[in-house]
Amino acid sequence: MEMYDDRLFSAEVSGSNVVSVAEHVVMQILALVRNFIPAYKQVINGEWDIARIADKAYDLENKHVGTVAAGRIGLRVLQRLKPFNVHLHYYDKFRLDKSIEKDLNVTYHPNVESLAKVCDVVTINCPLHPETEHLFDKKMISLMKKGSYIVNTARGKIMDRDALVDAVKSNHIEGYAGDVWYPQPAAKDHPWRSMPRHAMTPHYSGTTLDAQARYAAGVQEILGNWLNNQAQREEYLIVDQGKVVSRAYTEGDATKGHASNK
Ligand SMILES: NC(=O)C1=CN([C@@H]2O[C@H](COP(=O)(O)OP(=O)(O)OC[C@H]3O[C@@H](n4cnc5c(N)ncnc54)[C@H](O)[C@@H]3O)[C@@H](O)[C@H]2O)C=CC1
Repeated sequence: MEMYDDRLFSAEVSGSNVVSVAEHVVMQILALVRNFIPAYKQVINGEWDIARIADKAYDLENKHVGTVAAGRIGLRVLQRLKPFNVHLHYYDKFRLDKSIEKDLNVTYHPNVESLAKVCDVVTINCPLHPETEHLFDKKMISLMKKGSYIVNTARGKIMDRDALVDAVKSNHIEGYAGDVWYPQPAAKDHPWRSMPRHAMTPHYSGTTLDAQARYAAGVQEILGNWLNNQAQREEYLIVDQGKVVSRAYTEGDATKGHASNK
C-alpha cells in the first residue's frame, strides 16, 4: 500500500522568470544579428574599424525567426519579436490557439526539421527530456540555412556540443548565443567559451532582480498557505498527494496559450 502524507507536495513559483528569459533571448538575437560583441570589443581595445564590423551586421527586420516550443517563454519571445516586423515561425507539440497564431501572424511547423530549414534565427525554448536531448545534432544543424543563428536559453544538452562547434567553425552557423551549458558551471576550457562568433553568458537570464523579487513573494505565499492549511494555487503545484499534477507534464496548457485540448 502506498502511503502519502496529504500535506506533502512539490511546487514552484511558476512563470516567475519567463519574461526575464524571453527578454534575454531577444537581446541575444539582436547581439548576434547586429554583430554587437565584436563592435563592443573594438571599443574596449581602442580600435575603430567600421567596415570589419558592418561586414557581418544585419537588420532583424524581414528575417525568418522561429522558436522550438511556444510555451511560456517561447510565446513571450514571439510576442516581443512581433514589432520588429519579422516572419515568425514555431514548432510545439501543442498548437497555439488560432487567435494567437493569427494575432502574431506566426507560421506553425509540424516538426523541428521543417522550421530549421527556413529560419535565419532559431531560438530553443523547449524542456530537456529524452526526445530533446541532442535534438540539435550534426544532422539537424546541417538542415539549417547557411549563415543562420541559434539562441538557446533552454538547456545546454539540447545541443550536441561538438557538432555546434564544428558548424560555427565551418561558418555554417553564423553565431550562437544562450546562457545554458552542460555541465554547469561550464569548465574553463568548455569549447563554447572559445568558439568563434558567440554571444554566450553564464546562466543568469532568469535571475534578474525583478525575477528574484517574484520568486521571493511566491515562496512566501506558498509557505504561508502551507502553515495556514490553505490550498496552493493550482498552477504552482507539480506533485500533490503523490501524483504529478503539473499541466506541463500532462496535456497542453491553455494558460500558456495552447489550444484547449480537453
Ligand atoms: N535560462 C534560464 O534561466 C531558464 C531556462 N528555462 C528553460 O526553458 C524551458 C521552457 O520554459 P517554459 O517556457 O517556462 O516552459 P513551458 O512548460 O511553459 O513550455 C514548454 C513548451 O515546450 C513544449 N515542448 C515539450 N517538448 C517539446 C518537444 N519535444 N518539442 C517541441 N516542444 C516541446 C511544450 O508543449 C510547451 O509548450 C524550460 O524547460 C527550461 O529548460 C526556464 C526558465 C529559466
